[in-house]
Amino acid sequence: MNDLIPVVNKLQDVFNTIGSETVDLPQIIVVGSQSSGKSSVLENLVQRDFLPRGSGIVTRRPLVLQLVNVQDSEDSKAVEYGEFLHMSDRKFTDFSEIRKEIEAETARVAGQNKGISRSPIHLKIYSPKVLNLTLVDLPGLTKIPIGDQPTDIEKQTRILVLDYITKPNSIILAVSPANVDLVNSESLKLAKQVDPEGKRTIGVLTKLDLMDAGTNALDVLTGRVIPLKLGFIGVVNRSQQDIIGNKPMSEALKAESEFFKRHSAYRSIASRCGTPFLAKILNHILMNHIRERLPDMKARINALISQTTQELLSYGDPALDEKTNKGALVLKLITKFSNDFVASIDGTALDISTKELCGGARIYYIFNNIFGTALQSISPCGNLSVQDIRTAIRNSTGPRPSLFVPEIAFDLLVKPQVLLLEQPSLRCVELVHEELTKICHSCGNQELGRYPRLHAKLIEVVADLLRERLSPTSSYVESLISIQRAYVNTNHPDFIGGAGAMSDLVKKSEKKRKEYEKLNRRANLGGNTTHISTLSGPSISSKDDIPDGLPLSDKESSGSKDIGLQNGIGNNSSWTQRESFLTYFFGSGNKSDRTVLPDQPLPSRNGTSVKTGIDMGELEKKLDNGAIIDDAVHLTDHEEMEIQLIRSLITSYFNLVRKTIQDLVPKAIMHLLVNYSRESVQNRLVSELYKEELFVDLLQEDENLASKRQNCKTMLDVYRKAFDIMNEAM
Ligand SMILES: Nc1nc2c(ncn2[C@@H]2O[C@H](COP(=O)(O)OP(=O)(O)OP(=O)(O)O)[C@@H](O)[C@H]2O)c(=O)[nH]1
Repeated sequence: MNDLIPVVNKLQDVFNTIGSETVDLPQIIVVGSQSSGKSSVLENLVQRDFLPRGSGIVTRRPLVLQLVNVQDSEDSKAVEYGEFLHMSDRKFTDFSEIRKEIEAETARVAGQNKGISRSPIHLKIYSPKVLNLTLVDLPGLTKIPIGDQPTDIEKQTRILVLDYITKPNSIILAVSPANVDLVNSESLKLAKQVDPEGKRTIGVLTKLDLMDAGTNALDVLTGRVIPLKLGFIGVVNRSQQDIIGNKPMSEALKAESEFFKRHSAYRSIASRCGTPFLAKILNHILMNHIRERLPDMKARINALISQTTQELLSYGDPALDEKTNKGALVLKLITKFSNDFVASIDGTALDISTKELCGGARIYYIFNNIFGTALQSISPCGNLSVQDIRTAIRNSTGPRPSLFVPEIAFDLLVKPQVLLLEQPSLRCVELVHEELTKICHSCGNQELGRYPRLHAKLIEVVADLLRERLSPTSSYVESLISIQRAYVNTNHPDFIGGAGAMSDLVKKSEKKRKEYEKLNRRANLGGNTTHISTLSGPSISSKDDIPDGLPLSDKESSGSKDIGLQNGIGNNSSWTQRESFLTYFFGSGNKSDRTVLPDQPLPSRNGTSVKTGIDMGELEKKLDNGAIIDDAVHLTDHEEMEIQLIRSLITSYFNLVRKTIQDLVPKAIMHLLVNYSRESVQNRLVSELYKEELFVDLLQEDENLASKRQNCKTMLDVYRKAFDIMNEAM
């Protein structure tokens, strides 16, 4: 039978080069509670003292121990020596040096008398006295932290041990001292957790010589207490006294053999007890185990080879890039990037997210929802107080209070209101610009991962292009607002006009008057003596009857059409004055009578300009100081009516301008920013980046990726070697 243990050792060596545990190799894991005798068992197997000793936890890092059998040749005796993976150039022929090195290496990684470390120490021992075996010695299971050990040392050890013994390819060597009740054996408890059927656990009973006189472990050793398929083996190691007295290994072995032969209970099973039998059985078990697992391992390595090959392919082949035309590659990547950009805007990109709006859809969302809502949230006269309007009226009429609402006041007040549309419009441009920038960041991610420089350049060029378009688009949008403010078109078919506003006002006050009358009548009928006329609404039979309590809302006039003066209120003889006022204000069809007004700010008394409707805080401050008007609180009916009218007119006019802006701004942005960049992106990228002198720099590979590729190559190499080793063995 071919010895398969060297095969696993070779595999272990191969995998050690990458420090990877990707393949679960068959190995024997030594588990036991502290001072159960694990180290003694291992030393007996090696027939050498080489493990650190002391109180507390001595084994604080896993020790992967490969025992390699070397035979004496005809003319020379085989040399016994040890070799560490971490210093493979040194052969340790002095085994006490091996112990020192284990101690130093443990302290180096796990600290002095501190906790434990998961990182294993690899030691190979070549000797004619050993059978081929691979064993892993683990920290002893402990309950109580000692010294400055971490408080969770028990948990840490348990996790580490479980990690090793859970792997289905590991064989558990559960060491238990015979002088402690087996029910309390920590190693057997843990082994049962991961191997409940006891298929891959072998029990080792130490300290049989220390059992109470008259008791023995025959029942355990013959499998009558705990049924483990691989059985229990009893050993007698050197006692502490033997160790102190430097009892040679050979003597200890002899003494062990004598013990079993002479012991009345064990005599019958003496050939199946002791360290040499343990070594033989372990070698046998391990070899069978390897033979059993090899086909699976081969399949696993095969799968790893294909996976890694696939991964390697995904990193591309730099040698291939050398051969292909660099220019063609740059052009291909540019085209892919710009196609991605266009596809994202058009909403035809393949990897469209279903979780959030992106690209084009997001631009439409900005137009329809964000911009739309921002515009709608502006109240046409929300920032205009009664005082503002009255001040505007008074300043426009000159020193003598006029009977009529002057057109100049409406004009002065409405223009700053239109300016309120500018800020959300410009913000809309910015938002779309941001969105386009985001789009360009997400383009070509897959292909360009390899070429970070080219990727960054592509983004930079598109970002420049977008930035260039930002200013003309914003200017255009600004001018759209300026255009609206340049001329207040009171002739616009959608504008309510003076007559319309007046008619609305009349209708509303008429309605209110009727309600008051009704209430009054009811009150009188019900014998209520309260005179409701104190609350009474107005009649509009004379100028003084303009409603007192009329709400000064700005929402009332929108949507109404200009109703001719005659149709609405012309029959009322008392309307002569109002008729003349309306004729004055909005003309009787002869527009040439109307004053043409410059877009001037409202002059204040101290000579500084006050922008109506915008810097209301300032205006109000002046008001408070009595700088503009002193009778701020009392409004005449006439003034109140004028204010109401002006509000209606502003609201109607503002609404129609807002509608226009809401329509024109998105169109302008699409034309000047989105479509422009969409159409020019490819050309711009080619003209900026398709330059022969740039190719080498642009196609510089990502360093990270280069190292990933290198890693991948190493792994693939290891897997192939492992595969070859297994092929030879099978
Ligand atoms: N008499 C006798 N003493 C033993 C036997 N096995 C181990 N000992 C003693 O028990 C003590 C602990 O043994 P170790 O081999 O160091 O135990 P360990 O499980 O490796 O201990 P840690 O590494 O600290 O967890 C030592 O003093 C050994 O000499 C045995 O079979 N008989």
